[in-house]
Amino acid sequence: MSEKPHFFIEDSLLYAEEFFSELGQITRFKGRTVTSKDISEADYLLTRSTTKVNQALLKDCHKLKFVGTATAGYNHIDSDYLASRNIPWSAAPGCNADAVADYVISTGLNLANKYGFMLKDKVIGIIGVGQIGERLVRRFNALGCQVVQYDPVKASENTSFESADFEAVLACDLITCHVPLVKAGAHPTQHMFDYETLGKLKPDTILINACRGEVIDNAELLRFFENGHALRVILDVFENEPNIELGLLNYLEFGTPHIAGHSLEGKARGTEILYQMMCQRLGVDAPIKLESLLPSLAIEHMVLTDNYSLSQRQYRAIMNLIYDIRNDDLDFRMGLKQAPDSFDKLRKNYAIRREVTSLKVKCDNSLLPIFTDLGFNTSLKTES
Ligand SMILES: NC(=O)C1=CN([C@@H]2O[C@H](COP(=O)(O)OP(=O)(O)OC[C@H]3O[C@@H](n4cnc5c(N)ncnc54)[C@H](O)[C@@H]3O)[C@@H](O)[C@H]2O)C=CC1
Ligand SMILES: O=C(O)C(=O)[C@H](O)COP(=O)(O)O
Repeated sequence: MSEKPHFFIEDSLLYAEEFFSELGQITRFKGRTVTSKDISEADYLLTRSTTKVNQALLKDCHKLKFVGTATAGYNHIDSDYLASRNIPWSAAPGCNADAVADYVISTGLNLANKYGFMLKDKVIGIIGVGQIGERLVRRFNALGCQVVQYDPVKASENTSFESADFEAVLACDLITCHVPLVKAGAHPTQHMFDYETLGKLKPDTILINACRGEVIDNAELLRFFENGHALRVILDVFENEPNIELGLLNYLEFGTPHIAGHSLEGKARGTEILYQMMCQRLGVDAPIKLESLLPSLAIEHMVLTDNYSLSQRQYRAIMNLIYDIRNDDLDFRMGLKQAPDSFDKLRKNYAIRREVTSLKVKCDNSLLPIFTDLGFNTSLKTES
């Protein structure tokens, strides 16, 4: 029998032992501090976003056959270097898209409550209409919002998709960014929001960045605030993580330590996607299913009466049962106050959080489409 492969797996990959121990030997490593020597015996390298996968890390890995990252983003992977060594790699597309959508919706609902507006009266601008952006289009449309979609890359690849102009997005009331970090080419995203672009936004525009810190020039944003401009900014991601510009915190509506995608389901799905890829590569079945590993929710299901009608207030109450961004904002501010260098620690010790995808909602035919579009795990009341 051939020797079992050796998996080197970043310590933050959830359920790695459960998924991979049958497939081979596992060695765990720390993403921020790992060296090439530490992983020189790797057949397969599985990471999350804190491991920088580049020549410096891989120079001593002579047996490496595949690199996988259990994340949606992949700007921590030097794909040119991997191509030069013919090492295939993959991210885990869509693994945490619902978690990020929950984050954005929680933001919208809680700010609507704080400032006294109805989301349905607001125009929503979505920058990047991929896995996360598409879910948000569905969710905001289900709430009756007008949605402006900006994604020229998708428009160039898919003739049935039409992208709005960037200027049209800048005129929206709530703008949320879901693009990869792209530094060059026809549609770069690095510093998409610089001082000049920030200046085009209406006062009190809600601007959310839950993709990559570099999409908003953080120094320019701070200068913009210091010059007295009023914007309602929510940052989950920052330039130079984990050494972020702490001065920004004074001006943010909500700040969080890069946890928008950190639901239990989102992290576990990332590992599951890599597991399925590995099983395929190794030519074996993939019998382990995520559902068998996830614990049940504290509130497992809701049954809606036939005359139920969803108001914004009720939706916020339901959402806040599952995820309330205000708690994460508070923990972030308190954590950084106690220890200004605790960005990574706050991420590592992040409380277990669940997604709306796990909340089972039983309702009648009329409510089913709206609750489905809002991301819940729906079924008809007559079904068991
Ligand atoms: N804060 C967090 O915890 C998380 C952050 N992310 C970040 O969010 C990004 C998006 O995630 P997904 O939706 O899953 O990825 P995706 O790849 O499914 O979608 C990205 C979309 O952005 C579009 N795009 C690329 N360049 C663009 C540009 N210049 N202007 C407008 N659109 C552009 C692409 O065409 C694509 O449709 C990831 O690349 C990652 O960096 C993802 C998950 C969690
Ligand atoms: O999926 C992505 O892309 C993300 O940004 C992840 O949520 C980041 O999580 P870590 O890998 O940094 O734990």
